[in-house]
Amino acid sequence: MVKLEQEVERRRRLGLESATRKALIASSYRLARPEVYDSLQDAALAPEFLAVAEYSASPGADLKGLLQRLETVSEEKRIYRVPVFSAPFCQALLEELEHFEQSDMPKGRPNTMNNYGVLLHELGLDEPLVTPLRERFLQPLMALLYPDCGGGQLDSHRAFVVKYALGQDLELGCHYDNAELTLNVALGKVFTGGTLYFGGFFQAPTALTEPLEVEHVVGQGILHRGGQLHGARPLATGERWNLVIWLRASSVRNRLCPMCCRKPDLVDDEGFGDGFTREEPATVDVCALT
Ligand SMILES: O=C(O)CCC(=O)C(=O)O
Ligand SMILES: [Fe+2]
Repeated sequence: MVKLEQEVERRRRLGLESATRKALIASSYRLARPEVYDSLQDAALAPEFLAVAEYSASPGADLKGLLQRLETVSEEKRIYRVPVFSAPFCQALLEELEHFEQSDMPKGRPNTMNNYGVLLHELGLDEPLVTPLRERFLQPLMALLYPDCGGGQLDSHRAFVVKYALGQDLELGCHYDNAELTLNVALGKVFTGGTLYFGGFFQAPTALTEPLEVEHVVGQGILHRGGQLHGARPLATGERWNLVIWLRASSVRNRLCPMCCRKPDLVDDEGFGDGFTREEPATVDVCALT
């Protein structure tokens, strides 16, 4: 019980520290590419992504029609690929992130596994970029692809950029995400290695079978269920920056926490917290283990 209280306290502190960094960045960070902070424009997105989102939101759209417009990486693992950002936007975002990384601003770590990278909400990029991307584009798409995992009930996210470079983080161990669904977009730069690998669904008996290797393509995103076991092979050369958006549906996670597989006992937190809510949105079934 003492341990649990300590962990609750640690998390509460993390939330406050993050809010403090965000406030400091908002008041004193000088932007390199201010256009990245403009509210999300269609021109920032790849035409294929716009087409897929438009189709998904149209009346009568169905999974079959959607799959004709997306690349299926693995039908069995339900992993898909789609170009997400236009090349100029990708470049501008990368420049902004690199400029921030080189600044003396305080930086939170993206998650418990990566030591290098940036939390997008601390940079003030949730409101103009990530929230509209989730609400306007990812939600209709995910509703068709993963209706059983809360794809149609996404209501928060945790977005961060992971950076791999020689002398810094090189690889990422096998894990599942604290998310119902994940979008992972390769932003650049030039690199070899770093391939993603995907095993089975966590806790499923087949979880440790031969993994599927998935190459990064700059500008393109990989869509997968958060519970699909995955990791990243070691970087061989260059620098790799990927935008990872952990998409959350409180209607799913309020019933069963994806990390501990128990009904969550909630405490207050800052911002989106860990994506749980106290008020129940419309209900859906939890993601079935496959
Ligand atoms: O290195 C990558 O691109 C994968 C990152 C990832 O899986 C994560 O941060 O959850
Ligand atoms: Fe992950």
